[in-house]
Amino acid sequence: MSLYYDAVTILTGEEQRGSLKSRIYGSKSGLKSKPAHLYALISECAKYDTFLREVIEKSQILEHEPKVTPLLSLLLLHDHFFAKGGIAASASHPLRQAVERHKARLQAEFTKARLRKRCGTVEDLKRVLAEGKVGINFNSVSQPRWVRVNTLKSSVSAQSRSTFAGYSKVQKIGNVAGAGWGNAFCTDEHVPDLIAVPPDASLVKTKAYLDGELILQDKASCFPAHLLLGNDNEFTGDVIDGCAAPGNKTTHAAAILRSRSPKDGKRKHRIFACERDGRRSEILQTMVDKAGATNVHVLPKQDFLALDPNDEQFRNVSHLLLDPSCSGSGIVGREDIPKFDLPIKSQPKAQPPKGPNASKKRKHESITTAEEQSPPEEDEQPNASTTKDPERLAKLAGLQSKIVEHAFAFTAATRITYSTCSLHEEENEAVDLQPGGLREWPHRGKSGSGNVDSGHTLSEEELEGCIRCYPGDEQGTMGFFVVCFVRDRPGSENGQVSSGGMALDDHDDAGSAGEAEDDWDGFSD
Ligand SMILES: C[S@@+](CC[C@H](N)C(=O)[O-])C[C@H]1O[C@@H](n2cnc3c(N)ncnc32)[C@H](O)[C@@H]1O
Repeated sequence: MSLYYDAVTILTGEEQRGSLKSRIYGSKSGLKSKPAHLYALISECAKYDTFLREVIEKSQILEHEPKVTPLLSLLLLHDHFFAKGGIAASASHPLRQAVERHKARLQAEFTKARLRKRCGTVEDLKRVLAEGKVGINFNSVSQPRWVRVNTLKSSVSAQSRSTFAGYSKVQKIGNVAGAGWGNAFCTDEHVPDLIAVPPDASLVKTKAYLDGELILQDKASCFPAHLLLGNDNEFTGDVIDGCAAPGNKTTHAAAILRSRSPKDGKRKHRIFACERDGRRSEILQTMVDKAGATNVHVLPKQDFLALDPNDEQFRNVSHLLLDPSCSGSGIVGREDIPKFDLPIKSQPKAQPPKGPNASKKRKHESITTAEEQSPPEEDEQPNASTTKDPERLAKLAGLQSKIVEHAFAFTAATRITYSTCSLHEEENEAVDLQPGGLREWPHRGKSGSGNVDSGHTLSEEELEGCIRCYPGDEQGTMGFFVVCFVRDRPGSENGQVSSGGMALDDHDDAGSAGEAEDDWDGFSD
């Protein structure tokens, strides 16, 4: 039975860094279970959580069994229904008995739920449920920790001599992220001033991190600012970051622009950073200040959609960076820890545990309660479950489309990047650009798809204009999507507009990346 308690410890305990494997194999929590069993239980359960949640809620087992917490119920019922040997506990164990007491009702709800999925057999069901999952690759290679050196305050060479003085420099990302890491670091081949360090490298207490000289930002997350500004030698105007908090891309853009700012005293480029959420606006301002990004003008509590494109202060805006809220389905690379879709107890009947093991039981229950009390924010946080939720995606895609469409209203704009840390096509290639935008900015998308509603299918050239990143491959990034729209300047080949596809080759870089929006306490992605 310790297997299930150990799984709860891994998923909710204090050791919250690193991959699932490193958490299990490197745990100092005195786990009693075999690591391989634990890993198998957690990773398998992650495939079926949403389905099991339905069964658990309909059977109301949580209402009748106060000792069974929501997370425990998922783990137990996973084994009850899907594991060869059933629940790994003696027949007399209270938790096993708690499940057995509701066996008939659970089985009935399980069968009904299976049939609702139109699956004739359990094997069919397993296949269908596994196919419905995206984003977690439990066999993925370890990902490095990406660190952007904030060139507003420091440089790679200065950091090599100070923070990374004890590190040995290696040439390949794989040598940083692989097993037996040690203190190795590698400078990135695509994004300037970006460094990869081992995933367990502890930087958050270093002076450089605390002083804003180092920013923890996934490689893919550096692509938008780099694509937008890194190679545009004709850049003359101002920038709007439409969805800016916590500000990693804003400060990256600021750093790139600083290196360009006219040294002859002419007007400096400005970055207007919008953030509609009040709390995040404060964080954004703090991060901007900490990074020394003096050319950033934070517009707190400002909905980008409410910005007037004809406002005099935006007349020089030539570049827009759009990184709106998304499902976060790509944010699984650094920590491949599943976030379970937990069942909800409709009428909590919590009873104080009694007996000699009371404190132990209380501990397990309180861990899960705390977990439930901080649910992910609906449209802001990485996907709570790895399941694709069509309704949620449709809602997000609607907002994302509006944001892209609004950016086109800034008529002086010559470049716009749109990015998400999502792997879902609905939020990426298929985001519906309204007809005007579509005509003006035709190059958008990848993966042979397009927008179902508008019937627009992406051309080969358009596909080239998109960059995708997938977690778990040798690039060492999280899942991400970015596209850069480029308006031809007057006199160019097509007379008015065409799209400059931001293919990797064009810019000697790759991918895009996303942000974990729950990291609000420092420069982290
Ligand atoms: C994915 S995060 C942005 C991450 C950020 N670009 C970075 O690199 O640190 C999306 C942010 O956009 C904000 N947001 C969403 N819709 C917005 C809108 N219409 N106007 C302004 N901010 C918005 C959210 O509150 C959230 O803070």
